[in-house]
Amino acid sequence: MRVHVADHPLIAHKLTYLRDKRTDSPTFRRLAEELMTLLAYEATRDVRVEPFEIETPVAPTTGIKLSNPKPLIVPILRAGLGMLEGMVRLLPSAEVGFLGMQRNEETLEAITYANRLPDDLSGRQVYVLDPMLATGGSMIDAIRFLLERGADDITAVTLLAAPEGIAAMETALADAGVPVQLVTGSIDERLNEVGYIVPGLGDAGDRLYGVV
Ligand SMILES: O=P(O)(O)OC[C@H]1O[C@H](OP(=O)(O)OP(=O)(O)O)[C@H](O)[C@@H]1O
Ligand SMILES: O=c1cc[nH]c(=O)[nH]1
Ligand SMILES: [Mg+2]
Repeated sequence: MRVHVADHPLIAHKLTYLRDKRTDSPTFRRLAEELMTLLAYEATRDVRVEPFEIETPVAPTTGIKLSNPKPLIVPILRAGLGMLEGMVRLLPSAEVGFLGMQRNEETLEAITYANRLPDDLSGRQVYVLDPMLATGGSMIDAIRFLLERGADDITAVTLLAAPEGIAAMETALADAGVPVQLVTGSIDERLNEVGYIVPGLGDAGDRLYGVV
């Protein structure tokens, strides 16, 4: 699995304010969206394109355009929703599917409570958005779900990742048979005893949308 850490100073700056416990929800939402736009630039480096003939006012030339089928963006609810606008801004012609997942805070196992995705993803490039890769359970289940439907190139985009989650993804998806990438804003130190990323930013969903 290719792991890319987008270590740009603007990303580090925005992540610092995102992590700060004094940052309120409206600011957190704005920063998550801005961070996604910056990460999207890295995440889409291998987006599929094809030649496209045009004429400028001066001369004919061959450019490129996004290939069909267009990529599919899949935010993992709830927290992944906070990254969606930032991604769609860069890829306005992409389709969007949804996966609702919740981690049981005792067992740390993820359950899937909702999905709205095309049945057939063959030939599709898919971008899965979730700010937090902690144990990796949620992201691994999401990617397996997409693989079962035929997705043939998957990029997970996270704001933070724990080394434990990356290792779990590498093991669980070693036999995926298709390219799987991870693009993240930071690899943090570790998970704590209750499965939270350290230093992390707390519960991303709660910080975006409140404790429900
Ligand atoms: O790597 P894992 O150990 O699976 O943990 C990460 C998951 O936990 C959080 O979601 P949560 O279950 O809190 O749901 P929420 O987005 O609705 O808050 C986060 O957004 C990830 O989906
Ligand atoms: O640190 C963590 C771990 C899982 N989910 C979160 O929102 N934060
Ligand atoms: Mg949460």
